[in-house]
Amino acid sequence: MLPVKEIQERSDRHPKPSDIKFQYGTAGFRTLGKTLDSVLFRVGVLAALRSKKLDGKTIGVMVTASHNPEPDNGVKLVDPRGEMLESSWEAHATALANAPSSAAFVAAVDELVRATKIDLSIPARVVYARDTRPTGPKLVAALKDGLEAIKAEYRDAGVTTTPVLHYLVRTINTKGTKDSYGEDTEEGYLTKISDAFKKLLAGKPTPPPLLIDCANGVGALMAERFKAYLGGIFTINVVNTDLHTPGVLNNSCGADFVKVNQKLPPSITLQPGQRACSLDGDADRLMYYYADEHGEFHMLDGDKITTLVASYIVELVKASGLDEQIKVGVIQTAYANGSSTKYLSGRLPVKCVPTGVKHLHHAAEQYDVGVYFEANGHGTVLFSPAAQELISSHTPSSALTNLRNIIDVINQTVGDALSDAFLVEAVLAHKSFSGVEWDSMYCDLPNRLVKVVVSDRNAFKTEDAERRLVSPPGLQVKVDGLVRKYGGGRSFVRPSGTEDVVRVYAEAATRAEADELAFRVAGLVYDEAGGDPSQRPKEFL
Ligand SMILES: CC(=O)N[C@H]1[C@@H](OP(=O)(O)O)O[C@H](CO)[C@@H](O)[C@@H]1O
Ligand SMILES: [Mg+2]
Repeated sequence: MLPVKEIQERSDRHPKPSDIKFQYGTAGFRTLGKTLDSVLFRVGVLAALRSKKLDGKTIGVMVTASHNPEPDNGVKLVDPRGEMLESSWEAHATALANAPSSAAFVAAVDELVRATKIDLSIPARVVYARDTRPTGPKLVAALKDGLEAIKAEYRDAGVTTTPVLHYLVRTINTKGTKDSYGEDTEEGYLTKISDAFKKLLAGKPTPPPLLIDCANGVGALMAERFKAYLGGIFTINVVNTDLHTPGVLNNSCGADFVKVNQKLPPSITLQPGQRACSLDGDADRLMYYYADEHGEFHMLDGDKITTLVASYIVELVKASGLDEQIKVGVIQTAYANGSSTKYLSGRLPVKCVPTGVKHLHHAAEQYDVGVYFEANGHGTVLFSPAAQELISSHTPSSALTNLRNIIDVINQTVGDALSDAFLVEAVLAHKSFSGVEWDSMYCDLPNRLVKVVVSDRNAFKTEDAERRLVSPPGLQVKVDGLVRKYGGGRSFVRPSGTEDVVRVYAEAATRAEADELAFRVAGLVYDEAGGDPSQRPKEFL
């Protein structure tokens, strides 16, 4: 039985703002933190229902708005294996969040129970965490109220990173089984990753200390905790670790700042030859960079990480004699730099899927080893159970031992900036690469990403993994016409899944051409979408 009265009474304490329509999108619910109280209460109830639906498996709830500005917040659900919420439930989440009153909410819950045939007698289990945003504590209180209203069992994982929460969900659900993914504690996480990393570095020259820009977010806590586990074998120096001054989170620092601006955060100075990396506000994205001998900045983004890591794993699989049985594949989106796709396609199967981690993750599961990173630095590597079995059952050789440790240094549940940084450092140490050698695997095509504000982004529909527009009719032909004018040029237009804008991406042989192509396509999109000529951004051509 649904505790209807309890849910409705408690829901009354978390009224839905009448003027907001919430949507569970690519990154869960995400908007101004102070408007999300009702959403969090309802997500508590929803997470419990999802758990009941899945026989009482533990569901994760993460309260974060990642790289967004500090006043934003958000919430997303994590399914039992540590993966994103199954997409068919995104619509249920949206429906529950938008019920106009508590009575309507209870009716919507009832409807969901009926439609998805949930057995209410099954106990519900939920684990939740939040990042460091100031709106976090209140939102977590609302979430708890929802969980208590429906009498779910819950565990508070406190203030931690998104990837730790995903790790916890997977370890809780596999505890004591043959698929056990590790100890279901933060300490278990730190130990598993750091032990594997230390084994990978054993016998190698000690890498130079790594500077980590923590975006003034929760990654700072985790990076600090890792220090104690690295046993003097590797030094990390953390910057942008201010968790108290209002407004500093993700402000002029962090992975998104570096990727979007293609420059160093102003708070960082690099010595010639030094490399460093930036995390985002919930530590699931990673951008690397280094200064060359002249002190000039070079970015090593998600595509560079894919290339480095995938190439190394292929080498290890070959050296282990398992290349007939274990196929390594790479998953990218349309935002992957064309040079990376060209480099990788000559060596490995490469698949392009729509933007959003869930698409990449699912496609990666189709390979024995699937390597995926979005260009913005969100990604991981997945090893199929069969590949893992093969790797662990063969007589150990040096390559196989390395592969086993690579598996353990990676957080396979989701992109994990710190685990990814250790993976990168391990590969660099094994290949005796500095930033320069890594960077020289291929040369990035200059590129530009532009946002276009339109009255209705839903008028933009795409096909072919978002690389071509089917609507508005005729627009793709015009984009093609512009692209043809630029040798080696490429451009595509798609509606954002997280912001009310249309995104235009362009790349070309030179910086000036990439900018010009992007601003011409942006101008075209603006005009075709009926943008007000008096408001037309002046950089649009
Ligand atoms: C160009 C770009 O970086 N897009 C990002 C952004 O999606 P949009 O749908 O483009 O708004 O946010 C997503 C969620 O964090 C992330 O997966 C994706 O890569
Ligand atoms: Mg993030």
